[in-house]
Amino acid sequence: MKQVPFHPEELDLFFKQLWKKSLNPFWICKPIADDFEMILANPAALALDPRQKPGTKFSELVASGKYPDGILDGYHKCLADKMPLEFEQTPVINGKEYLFRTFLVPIVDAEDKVTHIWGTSHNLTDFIDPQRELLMINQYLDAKVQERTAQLNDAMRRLEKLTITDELTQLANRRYFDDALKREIGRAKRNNQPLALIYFDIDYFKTFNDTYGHTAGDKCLRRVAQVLSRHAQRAADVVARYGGEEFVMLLPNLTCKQALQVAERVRTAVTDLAIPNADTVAGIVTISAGVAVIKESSASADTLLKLADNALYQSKSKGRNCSLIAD
Ligand SMILES: Nc1nc2c(ncn2[C@@H]2O[C@H](COP(=O)(O)OP(=O)(O)OP(=O)(O)O)[C@@H](O)[C@H]2O)c(=O)[nH]1
Repeated sequence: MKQVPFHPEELDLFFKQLWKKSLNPFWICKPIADDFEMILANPAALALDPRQKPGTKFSELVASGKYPDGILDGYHKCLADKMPLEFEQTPVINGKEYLFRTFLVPIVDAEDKVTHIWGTSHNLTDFIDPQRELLMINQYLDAKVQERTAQLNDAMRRLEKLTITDELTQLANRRYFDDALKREIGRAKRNNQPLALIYFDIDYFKTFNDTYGHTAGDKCLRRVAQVLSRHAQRAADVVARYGGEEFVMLLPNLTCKQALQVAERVRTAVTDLAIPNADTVAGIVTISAGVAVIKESSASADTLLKLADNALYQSKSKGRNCSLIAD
């Protein structure tokens, strides 16, 4: 279908009305040196920002701090490429941040020179508010999930600790020790290194309980446990409450002689506590120890425990308050 040409007067009428009545801002500017100068802005543009009046330099608009620095880049690109261009900009007008999708069209003269740039914008601000709200809700939910995950991890860590900790002494419990023993035996064999185990047992603890009561007995167990903890300082050392008044210490890569020295240091430190145990030979709380060290590659956890237990039995038989190595 052939297009009916407009009369120039009609065209003038159309454009004048479009210019005047459009709700979209329109403006025409021209390049001046490194800047752009506003030639004309329609009522919608002026209603949005009255500073866009004719004669205003774009650098002045940017200098007001209300327009993003990059806004001029779009105009320079349009000028250089002589091609229509669209980009988004977020000016702050009267304290409110807007989002505009801006379209620029270069007006080129007969000598292929850009004389003017025609611009228009679509105001997309109404779309970003719900988006922002959604983003804030998302951020809030993310933070909540992170907080709950941290709480859950914390609870799991506490639960995990509870399952491997002796409640009275806060040392590792037998369950943890049994696992550690298996693990360390495997490591000692693989690395061809010694692994020492010391079995400790408080002497005449029944007498202590009978004399001072169960609560004092608990307190005594806690104090002895602290002494043991202090003497198992390397990261791989494990000290555990093995049962009632029995404790074990696992010392990777320690020779028999070195382990005996540790046992003796613990024994002496317990006597240094000088906790009275009146109805006994020593008159104070003492401890006996049995030391065993893994030697052959065939040695198992049971063998090591049995050896240390035998050595402890010998310490008890020899009168207690001493440390002996398993034969
Ligand atoms: N207070 C208290 N006593 C405990 C606990 N667990 C075990 N005992 C007591 O530890 C005592 C162990 O007594 P025995 O096995 O006869 O050993 P002992 O009196 O230390 O004698 P020897 O080991 O031969 O020197 C018992 O009286 C138990 O009741 C505890 O958690 N708290």
